[in-house]
Amino acid sequence: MAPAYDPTSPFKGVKDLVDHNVLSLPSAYIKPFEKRHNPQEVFEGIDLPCVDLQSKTAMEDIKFACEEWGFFELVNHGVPEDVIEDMVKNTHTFFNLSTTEKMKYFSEDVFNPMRFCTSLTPSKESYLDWHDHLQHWFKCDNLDNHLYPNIPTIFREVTKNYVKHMQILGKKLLMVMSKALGLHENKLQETYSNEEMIVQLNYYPPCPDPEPALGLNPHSDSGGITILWQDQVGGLQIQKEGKWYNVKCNSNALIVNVGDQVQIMTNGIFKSVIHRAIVNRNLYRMSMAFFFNPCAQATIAPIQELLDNQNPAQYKARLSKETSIISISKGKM
Ligand SMILES: O=C(O)CCC(=O)C(=O)O
Ligand SMILES: [Fe+2]
Repeated sequence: MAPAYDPTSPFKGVKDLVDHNVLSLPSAYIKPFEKRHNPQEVFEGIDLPCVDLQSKTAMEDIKFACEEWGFFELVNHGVPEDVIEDMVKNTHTFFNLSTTEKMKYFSEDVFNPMRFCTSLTPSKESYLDWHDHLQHWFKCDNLDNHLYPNIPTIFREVTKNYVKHMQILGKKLLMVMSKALGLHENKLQETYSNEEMIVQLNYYPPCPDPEPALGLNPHSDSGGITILWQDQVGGLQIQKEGKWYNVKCNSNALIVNVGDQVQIMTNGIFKSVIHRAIVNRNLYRMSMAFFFNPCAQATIAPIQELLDNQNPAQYKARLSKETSIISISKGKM
């Protein structure tokens, strides 16, 4: 007889719990009161600033959004619909593989080039997040030599194609952001000194008791910029002036947000904002985050041209690899 299913074993992921019809929330996912989200304190559907990348006002719109919100919706972004659709389809196929197949890629090392995991590093966390993810970490141009799951077989080609388009978009956004700051269009990208790209595919299965759980703890993204695709289920919330807001879903848009390192480079002009993901009782939710980050050896410091007597440096210089797992939200800058 197969051993009884142990719902407290966190390593196989949330999808595995759901597949085993776990009907109540295992204690590892019950957040302490102070960490829970309180639906009464969340403001309904906020309209993020929307930037049309093809419009004449794109630069001013991005400047406003990055200064005031740290987040914006991006339409006319140039990433073809079928490239995104293929990525979404194959990501679903991956998360619906058997647990045994997915566990071949299990790793708790966040720097692993490819890893399947649940929460972040489950063996080290007191309270787990209700999500599984597949993460690819690409150093500059290693798309071909990178590891990809064997199933679905086209995952490699689909992911490479997705990353190539997102990389073009990431570079374009850095150019517009540089110009918006009054800098040379290559300034932010030069400061990156070659990019690293992380594709984090997040899968949030339905949760038997969503209120004491969270899909993703409050955090700011530690890197440069993030470009997020999300499905239409909803669950992303951002904090603005101390209040939490649900982010509305727009099927035509990608969501872009400023990470901690661009906040540092811009000496705090562009804001890296705290956000989180909640889960729901009935629906599977998926999001795909593309982190466009400076390379590990890059020195992250406020850009000199942005400093003067009235605007002294707010942050000290540090290596990218030293900051990549410490976020501003944790107050360690
Ligand atoms: O799933 C989401 O909406 C948010 C994802 C996110 O914030 C992240 O992966 O850093
Ligand atoms: Fe995030």
